[in-house]
Amino acid sequence: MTEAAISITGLCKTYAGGKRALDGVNLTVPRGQIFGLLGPNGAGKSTLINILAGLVNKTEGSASIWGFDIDAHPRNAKASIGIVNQEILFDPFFTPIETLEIQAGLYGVPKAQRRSMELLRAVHLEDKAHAYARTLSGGMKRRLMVAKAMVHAPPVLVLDEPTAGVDIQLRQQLWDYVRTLNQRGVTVVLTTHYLEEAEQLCDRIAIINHGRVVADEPTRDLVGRAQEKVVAVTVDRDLTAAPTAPCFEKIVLKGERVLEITYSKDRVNAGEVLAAVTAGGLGIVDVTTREADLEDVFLSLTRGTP
Ligand SMILES: Nc1ncnc2c1ncn2[C@@H]1O[C@H](COP(=O)(O)OP(=O)(O)OP(=O)(O)O)[C@@H](O)[C@H]1O
Repeated sequence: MTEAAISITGLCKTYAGGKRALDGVNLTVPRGQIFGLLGPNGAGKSTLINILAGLVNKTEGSASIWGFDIDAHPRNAKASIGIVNQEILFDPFFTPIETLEIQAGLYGVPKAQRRSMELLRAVHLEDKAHAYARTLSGGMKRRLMVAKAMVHAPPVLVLDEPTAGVDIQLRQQLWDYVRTLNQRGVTVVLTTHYLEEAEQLCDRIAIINHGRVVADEPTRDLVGRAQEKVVAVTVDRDLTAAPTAPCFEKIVLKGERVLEITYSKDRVNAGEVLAAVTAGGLGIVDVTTREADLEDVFLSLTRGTP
């Protein structure tokens, strides 16, 4: 079996003060993919990333990056990952080229192997190489952060909300670069609030909520769930169990008389679903239907209390 880019087992984090930010996370990021980590505010995404970055200590569990356990081989693990944090962090008095050279020095990249100018070119900052970082626009700073995370040529790049506050055009440029890196073999993990963005970019998406992974599947499967439609059927008598039929993807008895049936609209239509209900001898009193979309899938997975 090919080793994973990132492998996380039973990861827990309880902050001083008692907040349990991660509650038994198991996650495998396959090599070579663009992997989306989605979740509402406060779900635990940054905590997870900061543990991988060595910035936050985990409470329980284990994690390895490119096969290196973060406890047993912290240096190798750290060398295998580049992280772009939510906050923009660099000295405003250095120029972009200096920023990259300093970062390369911190990672012990020999001068002959440094590719600072190439990295600046890749993020469209070549002409700003010698400008003070404080004179860069927000989008330029964000791109400089990406270049900075890549100075040691890590096989894994993690982007934590990289496009927050970045306009659409720059966002597109950033994603083009991310795709290029991915095509060159870099495994990319990104967190984003933009579902559409994740849908377009990611091979696989995991959704995290209240510190737990609530979905982890190929993007097309997750989007496939958006092909599902939900019909709520009120029947004419009390039920103790939900009936079954091959055309139901899922059926839930809500109260004593309401059946919430999920079906795939490319396989069957509402008429067939209702016919399956009446075929069991039930009379139908009321019907409501609605479409599901990716937003729905996301909300249904992240709704509710921990
Ligand atoms: N240093 C800390 N001390 C105490 N609690 C913290 C700390 N950092 C984060 N938390 C809490 O842990 C939970 C998870 O936070 P985290 O920042 O990991 O979520 P997130 O999914 O990244 O959210 P966002 O999308 O808003 O960045 C939140 O309830 C947060 O308030």
